[in-house]
Amino acid sequence: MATPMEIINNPFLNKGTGFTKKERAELGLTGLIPPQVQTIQEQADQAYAQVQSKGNDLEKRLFLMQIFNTNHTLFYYLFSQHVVEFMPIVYDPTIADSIENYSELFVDSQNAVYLSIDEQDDLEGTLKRAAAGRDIKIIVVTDGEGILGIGDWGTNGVDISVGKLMVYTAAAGINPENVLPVVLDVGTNRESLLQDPMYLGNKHKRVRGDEYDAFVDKFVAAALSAFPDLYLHWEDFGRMNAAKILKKYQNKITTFNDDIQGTGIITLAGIIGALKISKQRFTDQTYLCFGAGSAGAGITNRIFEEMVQEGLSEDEARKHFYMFDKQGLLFDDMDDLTPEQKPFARKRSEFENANQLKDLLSVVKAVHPTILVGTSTVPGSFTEEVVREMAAHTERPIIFPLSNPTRLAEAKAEDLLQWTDGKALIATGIPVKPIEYKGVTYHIGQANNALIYPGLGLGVIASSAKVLNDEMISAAAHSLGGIVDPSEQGAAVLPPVSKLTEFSELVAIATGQSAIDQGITKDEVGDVKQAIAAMKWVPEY
Ligand SMILES: NC(=O)c1ccc[n+]([C@@H]2O[C@H](COP(=O)([O-])OP(=O)(O)OC[C@H]3O[C@@H](n4cnc5c(N)ncnc54)[C@H](O)[C@@H]3O)[C@@H](O)[C@H]2O)c1
Ligand SMILES: O=C(O)C[C@H](O)C(=O)O
Ligand SMILES: [Mn+2]
Repeated sequence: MATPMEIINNPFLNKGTGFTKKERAELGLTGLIPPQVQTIQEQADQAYAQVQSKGNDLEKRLFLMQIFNTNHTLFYYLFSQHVVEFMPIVYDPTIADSIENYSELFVDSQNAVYLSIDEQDDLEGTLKRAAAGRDIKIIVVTDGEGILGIGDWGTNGVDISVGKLMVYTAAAGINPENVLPVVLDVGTNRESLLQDPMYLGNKHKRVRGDEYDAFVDKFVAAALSAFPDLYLHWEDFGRMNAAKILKKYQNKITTFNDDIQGTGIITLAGIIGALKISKQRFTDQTYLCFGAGSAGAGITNRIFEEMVQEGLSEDEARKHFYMFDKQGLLFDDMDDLTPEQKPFARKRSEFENANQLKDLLSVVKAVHPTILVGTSTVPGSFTEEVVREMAAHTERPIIFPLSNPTRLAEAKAEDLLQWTDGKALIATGIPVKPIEYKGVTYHIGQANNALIYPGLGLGVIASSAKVLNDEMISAAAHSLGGIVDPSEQGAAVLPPVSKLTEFSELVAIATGQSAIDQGITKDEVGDVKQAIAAMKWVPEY
């Protein structure tokens, strides 16, 4: 049995002033906490008042993390009571500030695991010691190279693993005891970190090539050996590794890349929602991907698969897609295309002015997209001219500036509405408050993978699916798109974050049911809803 001090110092066990007199007597805690016993609601009210007194979102986040570090139950109780208010503080965009200042702000490892490429003798032992006997069902792992749109932050990236897992619990009721955040520290190429005496990660350039691949392989083997029922979630790897790693493992183990697959699902759900509003057909759309990296290519591929499912042949479907990256419109004669870009690269012969298609405006003029999705990290790139040009050729342009955090978004929702006279159907990566425009209140959907991955993971785990495949992914996307009420003027294309727990459950049911229907579960699961309900963790004493 744990000693009194071990209990108080363990965030999984600690209740602070919430321990009853009886518990205090039984556990030897009498006198080790102030005499008054508080209910969890009283503790939450007190903590919420403290949060309100903080001057900015980063301060609020730091205070909330203090509660997380000491008492997980109270943290999740409080988070679940204020999901809409706390999501942007605990998670994106404020998490970007905490990552950029990780070393300066460091106080606690938050039960994360730091696996260094320079000390890889006992990866499995390290993972097991971190779990300390807990039954780990989900790992979120990053190597910190492609954090949101802010790039390479080395070991600081661990915060994204911690933050993504917090949302798993807040949205889908995953027991915090079942999760483990991991960072693979393979170095960093950010010179300012390498020069910073305070930087807490490995102070050398990123290890690349075979040595990197071998380290990742070793990690996967160690994680699966330590935790056989693991669902392995990859987050914010660089463009050169993300898709490669996913491809290697997706048919072998239960695994998921959030930037590629999660973003693909939420964006498809948003487009389905938008088309419900505009009453247009999916197969009539022309899609322009702006920023064809992990997320951009992942989304394009998902939308493409949907067109094929809607009845188009692959060749027909492909004609509906254009990709734009640093080089401009992507053509098949370019020698620096990624494997994910190649299938969507066009022929120069399709255009009279192919060599001029190097800026977004010229491309929009040439291809007349009906859907424009930004995952470029280039702020303000959806200019007034670009948007007006797009709107001149389509009645309800679907425009999703998805780059995070806030300062990197391709456009502001408010501007998009103005430039299109309220016609644009918009989703953004970060939360946006409702916008009044010409007497109508426009609700802006948040196309952030956080709206999908918690439910998806819950569905996979509850159904004991062996893999996460395309059918399950498609089922997840459709489960969300159906919730939108298109009749209301100014309706959002995606459901609001305030309903996060409800629709996470819908996503979980759709995902889990698909696995069961396909017969790809490890155990026999009769009723998916029951299996999901049985997994739900509720923050209470
Ligand atoms: N809303 C969401 O749920 C969500 C999910 C994943 C990623 N994102 C955002 O998408 C952005 C990209 O993330 P990623 O993981 O795909 O990164 P990535 O590095 O894999 O992709 C970025 C791509 O943009 C391209 N790019 C850079 N400059 C450009 C320019 N001037 N014009 C056109 N393309 C340019 C890059 O070459 C690269 O291919 C980030 O800001 C990230 O926050 C959002
Ligand atoms: O973390 C987010 O907010 C979404 C996404 O995974 C990203 O990398 O931007
Ligand atoms: Mn991400």
